[in-house]
Amino acid sequence: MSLVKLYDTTLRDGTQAEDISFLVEDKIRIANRLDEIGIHYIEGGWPGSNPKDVAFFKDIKKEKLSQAKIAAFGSTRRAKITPDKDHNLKTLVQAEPDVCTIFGKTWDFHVREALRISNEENLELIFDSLEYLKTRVPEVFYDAEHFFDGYKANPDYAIKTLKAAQDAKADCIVLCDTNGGTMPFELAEIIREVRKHISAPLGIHTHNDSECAVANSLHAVNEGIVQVQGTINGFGERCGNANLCSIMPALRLKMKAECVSDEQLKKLRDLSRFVYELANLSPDKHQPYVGNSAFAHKGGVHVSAIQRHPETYEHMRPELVGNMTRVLISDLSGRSNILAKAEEFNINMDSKDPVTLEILDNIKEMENRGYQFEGAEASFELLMKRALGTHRKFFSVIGFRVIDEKRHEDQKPFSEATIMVKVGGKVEHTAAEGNGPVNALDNALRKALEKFYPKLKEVKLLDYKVRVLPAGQGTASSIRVLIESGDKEARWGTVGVSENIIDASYQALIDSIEYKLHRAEDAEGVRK
Ligand SMILES: CC(=O)SCCNC(=O)CCNC(=O)[C@H](O)C(C)(C)COP(=O)(O)OP(=O)(O)OC[C@H]1O[C@@H](n2cnc3c(N)ncnc32)[C@H](O)[C@@H]1OP(=O)(O)O
Ligand SMILES: CC(=O)C(=O)O
Repeated sequence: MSLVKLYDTTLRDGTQAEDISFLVEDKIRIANRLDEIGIHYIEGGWPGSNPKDVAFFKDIKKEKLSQAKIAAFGSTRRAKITPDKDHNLKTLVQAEPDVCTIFGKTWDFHVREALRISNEENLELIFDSLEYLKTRVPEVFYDAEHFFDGYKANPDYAIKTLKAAQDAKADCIVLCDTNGGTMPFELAEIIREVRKHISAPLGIHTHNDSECAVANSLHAVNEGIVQVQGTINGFGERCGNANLCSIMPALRLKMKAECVSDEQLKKLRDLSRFVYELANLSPDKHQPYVGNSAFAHKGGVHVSAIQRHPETYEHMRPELVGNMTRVLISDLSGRSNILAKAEEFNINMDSKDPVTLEILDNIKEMENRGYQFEGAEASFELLMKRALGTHRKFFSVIGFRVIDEKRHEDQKPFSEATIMVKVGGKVEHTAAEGNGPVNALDNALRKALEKFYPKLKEVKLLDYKVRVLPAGQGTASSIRVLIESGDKEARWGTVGVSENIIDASYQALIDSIEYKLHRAEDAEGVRK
């Protein structure tokens, strides 16, 4: 299959998503990463919309992009004025982009209701806006807004709007499924009809309101479209745009289209996470191709088979997009899950070893009580070490007390914890305040232990999640606490379950500290 050009609109349509906003500096950093991964066109924003987008087009000129072209977005001119008087068109030219992309109306209903002009006037708007830009910018693309809905309502008029763009010599005419309601089988048929009238290169821009944006984009490529527009992680207005993180591997690996290189594709997961990070959003773990769960195997039958051959339960090698196979531990596990995990932790185990079955039984029994090891791999590693007798006891807790009091109606509650630990032969008794009882306990525990193990100063509590189980027992329910901790080198998860939230938190905190101490000692051992 021949070259398909990728057009990214994360910095424009992506920012039309609820909760997403980028600083100019963020946009510049993302643009650099899009260039690195081989995106051909980067739509930086709408300069006629706001000063931030004007600043982007100024600042991006200072960057040394390796190949990507920068596109500025806008609309056809306003009715009743000429293009040279139109503020939007003038700012597009002043931004000095490599490409201008303007959207215009295809659907006669929109011409009537949104623009409130005649069908004929709209054709003039399209033609003379593009003609004006053609002589002032290196490349000009035309986004035919609501193309598929417009075609279904009035095919003759929809084709006339495309002809106006073609007559003005638009370099690419992009068919947009703006409301995201088009089905893949309709889309392919409509593109075939368009081809009978339009010879200009065609592009596709789809939205995900019917969960068909990626499928529609791939169908469009199958119909000979040469430019695919989308966003990283599918960010975009309403339900989002076509997700380039799914489109890129599908084009390259499944449709064998020329778009980015194999080396560039390996950066896809990193790019996805980078964009989530700058958007200040948690990555979607179930996202195809790049999500944490995309190649995570939970069922024992699956794990057993992928160890014999990964393709039994993986549609492609995860490394091709920079992802990896993961094995999850849960009450759906079999011996294969335990053995795969042991291998990951460099622990020698045999499937016939009674310890394997003991660990399996233990996990199933603990999960029955509410433990969950999928997000608590550090607790699971410690559990294995305990069963194998390789667990090392760095300290013991003799006892702790947590006080949480509110001394006056108007005052904030006050939390304090005291703890007594024993390290070797020495007993340490400390107290600490905290922002809530769990934080106070965490502070007291670290304060007591850091004296003996200074490396614990590196540990940060990154996330703390509480889940009430099972539902229906109100404040007497069991509580599961999941903690995520980290240091300069790694992040790890631990779990605790109890009817008492402090006790559940305490268990997860102890596991986190023990895990860090095991890692630190193992690293020392390697260095010796
Ligand atoms: C399908 C898409 O995603 S298109 C992109 C949508 N993105 C955005 O809207 C984000 C950026 N937008 C903005 O910053 C502002 O909307 C602006 C600066 C562009 C315009 O602001 P305003 O002048 O206040 O207009 P407003 O936001 O109310 O938009 C409606 C106007 O746009 C006009 N308009 C809409 N589509 C088009 C078009 N294709 N060509 C010409 N004018 C258009 C309407 O006729 C209306 O003009 P009127 O008020 O003179 O009748
Ligand atoms: C142009 C555009 O963003 C759309 O039609 O959805």
